[in-house]
Amino acid sequence: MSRSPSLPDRPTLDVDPESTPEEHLDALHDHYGEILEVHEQLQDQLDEVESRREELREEVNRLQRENETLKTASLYLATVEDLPEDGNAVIKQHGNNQEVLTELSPRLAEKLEVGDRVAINDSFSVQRVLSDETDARAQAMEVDESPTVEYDDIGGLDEQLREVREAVEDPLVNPEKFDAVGVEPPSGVLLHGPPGTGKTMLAKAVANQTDATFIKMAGSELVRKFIGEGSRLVRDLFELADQKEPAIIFIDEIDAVAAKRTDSKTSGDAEVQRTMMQLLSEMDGFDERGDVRIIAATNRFDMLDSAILRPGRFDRLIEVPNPVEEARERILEIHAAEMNVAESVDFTDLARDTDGFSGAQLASLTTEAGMFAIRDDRREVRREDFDDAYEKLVAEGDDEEFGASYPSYIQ
Ligand SMILES: Nc1ncnc2c1ncn2[C@@H]1O[C@H](COP(=O)(O)OP(=O)(O)OP(=O)(O)O)[C@@H](O)[C@H]1O
Repeated sequence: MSRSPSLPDRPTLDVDPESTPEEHLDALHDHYGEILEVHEQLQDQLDEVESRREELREEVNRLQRENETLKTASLYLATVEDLPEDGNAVIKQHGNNQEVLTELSPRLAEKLEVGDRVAINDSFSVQRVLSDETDARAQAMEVDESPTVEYDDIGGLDEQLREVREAVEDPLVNPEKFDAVGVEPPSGVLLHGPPGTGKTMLAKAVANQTDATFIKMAGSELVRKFIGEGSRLVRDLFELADQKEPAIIFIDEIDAVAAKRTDSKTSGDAEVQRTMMQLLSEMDGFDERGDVRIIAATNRFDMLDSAILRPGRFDRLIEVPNPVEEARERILEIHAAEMNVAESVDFTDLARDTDGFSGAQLASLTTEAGMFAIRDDRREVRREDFDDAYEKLVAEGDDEEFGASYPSYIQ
């Protein structure tokens, strides 16, 4: 830092009262010269101060920009593992599990506790403490204390329902049956089949029937939204189920975390691997769990790592296919049950004409038909509404929502 320059001495005018007018003029002349000199010195100092001010202004701008960048820069997530001594913390970075001893600012040192989730920068310095982990939990998991889906709401999956009840409901409701015979109930049930065929419904209905809490976690979200937190969230998922027992854990799109291993060593893959290892280890410790059952679902059975299918893990595989004609009729009836459908609408006919539709697509067809009747200011839904709905859905068939396009029955 440069100090402010000292001011030059102020020139004084010394005139001898006895001096002649010429001498007086000379003195005034000299004085004027001295004043000019001081003026120049002051001007130089002023220039110097101006340029210093300019430098400082630039410095302030630079710091402001840096501050902005710091505020908006991406930070990594970590957990406080230990607080060994005043002002220091051992933190473990999520994703690569690297442990680092880092110095804390006095403000953070006061409030940080072991187990806190924190955001750290490139130099591992803790930038802020994140709100309670339950936030991530709440976002990553859907908890439904009392789901309302009933077995009767599910159309055409009688055999699948029987198997799910045997593998999930019986061990929860009649554990003594298994004890008496001396067999372990199946550990995990894996439902596999195309999208929208009722896999989630099956899991919710069995939770409803057994008065269990339904806890859903989507594998795709674990890898997309909660990067670096996957394995921790899987641990949390099982912990939460323990607290809420009886509980049914439903892992949707399990293929996202349990796909066949690839040779690639990218960190994303490593992270997914860790999440899967955590899931496997939770399942292996499953025997000691009380009333917690686990159901997973996938549309990509072919992609699953065989490790996940070993005995003691997902060892009950249940295929949930697209509904056959009879099932389609039942599903249409279920979804139209509350609707005012004209007598002329023949669901057997409609079921025949909707070959290849999933349960979810049939549900949309019914709702859309109802919308067409409303638009036409009618109180009853007619066959033509179903046809219009069909055409609309086929037109939207390329939409992501439905994935595959609708099969065509209107020529
Ligand atoms: N068998 C069915 N009986 C009645 N309704 C069904 C059936 N299958 C699907 N549906 C309807 O489709 C909706 C979506 O079904 P669900 O979420 O259970 O499918 P999913 O197989 O889990 O799909 P995804 O694989 O896309 O998660 C349900 O809420 C229901 O309205």
